[in-house]
Amino acid sequence: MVDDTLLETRHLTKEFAGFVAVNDVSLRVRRGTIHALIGPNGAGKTTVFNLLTRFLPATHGQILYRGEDITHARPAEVARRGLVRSFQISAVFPNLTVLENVRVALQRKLGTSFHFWQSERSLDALDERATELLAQVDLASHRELLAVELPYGRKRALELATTLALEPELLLLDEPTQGMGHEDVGRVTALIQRVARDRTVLMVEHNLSVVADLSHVITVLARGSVLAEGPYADISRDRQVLEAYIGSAEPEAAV
Ligand SMILES: Nc1ncnc2c1ncn2[C@@H]1O[C@H](COP(=O)(O)OP(=O)(O)OP(=O)(O)O)[C@@H](O)[C@H]1O
Repeated sequence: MVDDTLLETRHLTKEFAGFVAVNDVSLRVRRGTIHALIGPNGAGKTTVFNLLTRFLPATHGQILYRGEDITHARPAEVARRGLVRSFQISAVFPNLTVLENVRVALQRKLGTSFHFWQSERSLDALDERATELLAQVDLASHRELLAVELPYGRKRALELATTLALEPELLLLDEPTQGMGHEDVGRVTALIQRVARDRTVLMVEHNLSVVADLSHVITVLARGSVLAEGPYADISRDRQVLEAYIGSAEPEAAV
């Protein structure tokens, strides 16, 4: 049987001075899926992301990416292997244009040792790829605007384009619709669906209707531990999940 697990954690645990923020979390993210990590405030979602990107060292447990142990890898090494968190490396420069921002991200991916952009032809290739990426996130018509001039939702789309420039195989999205109005939420949801066609996505998201629309699998964390896992239809009826969210079992009110 083909093993389609792209990312796996085994008994992943993180303690902060004796406080267990992530407790024995074993996850499997399958290739080609959109996998959501949800849970009430303080459940440990951000800490799990920080462990996966190696921003924080794990106290116990293991992280395997494509079957290889990355528990002790450096953050840059993890990103280089294709596990990239949006907004991690990809800062948006406010006074560069939209196009320039994507070009900078592409140049960074190529590295400074490789004198790629010194030739005209290479620069053209870079522009071509930047144009493709902008089209993917619906920013083609905004390419000459300064990043600072973009409305909030569009700025997040630009951040996504600069992340895609790094060619992630597994894209970690940290609350992609946070702080957005209804219209932007719809646009970003569609965008995630599009970029996930040829990638795997693991996302932390508070907006449960976005989670319902996008996710193949949902893992619910509560107080650092996995409480439930499955498709939305199952999760939204799970009594323990409902209780963790609102302390009662009223499905409509919670999920
Ligand atoms: N550096 C740290 N030192 C001590 N405690 C921490 C640290 N980082 C996180 N915690 C604690 O770990 C727990 C989990 O936090 P985390 O931010 O991972 O939760 P979360 O699920 O992402 O929450 P939210 O949805 O509010 O962002 C919280 O109780 C938090 O206070």
